[in-house]
Amino acid sequence: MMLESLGMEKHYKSHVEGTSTVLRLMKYRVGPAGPASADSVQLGLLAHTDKSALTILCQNEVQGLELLTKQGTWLQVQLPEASFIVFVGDALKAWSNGRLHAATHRVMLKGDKDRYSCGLFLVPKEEVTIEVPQKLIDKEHPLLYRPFKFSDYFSYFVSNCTEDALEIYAGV
Ligand SMILES: O=C(O)CCC(=O)C(=O)O
Ligand SMILES: [Fe+2]
Repeated sequence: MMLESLGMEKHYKSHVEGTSTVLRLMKYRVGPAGPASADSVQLGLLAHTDKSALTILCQNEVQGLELLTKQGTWLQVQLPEASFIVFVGDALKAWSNGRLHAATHRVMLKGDKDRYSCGLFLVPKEEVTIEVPQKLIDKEHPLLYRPFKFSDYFSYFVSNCTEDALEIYAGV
């Protein structure tokens, strides 16, 4: 309903046609000596936002995903078995003029079991330009991101690896 009133249906085709899907399986291995102690915690994956448009993630029974709240504290996510978690990535955050939040997340490992996760990353194709639709810009929501080619942004991120890459690269 909301999407219709914003005229979003006309963007459906370009989003679908302009997106590639990447499936990635990940294994987080506890070191051969096992955890230093029963409650020691080890970094599995550095804090980041996904660069994709959307990510759909699932995992085995080993928890470890953490989300950075807007207050700056880390929240441990307990994913029920056979569930999925969806992340908005930088590309969709920019396209939505910041209305959708790309949550910073990381993986912390505890215990002695390997953790497996599987992510489906919906990534804008190389040539796609991310541009905020006029309908998402108004007085209360001034333009936050200039139009940019996704592949250029991705290259910028790879060479600079900074946390606030999107704001620095495309913020107005
Ligand atoms: O393994 C996980 O649960 C998270 C993986 C992740 O955040 C990523 O690959 O971008
Ligand atoms: Fe991620």
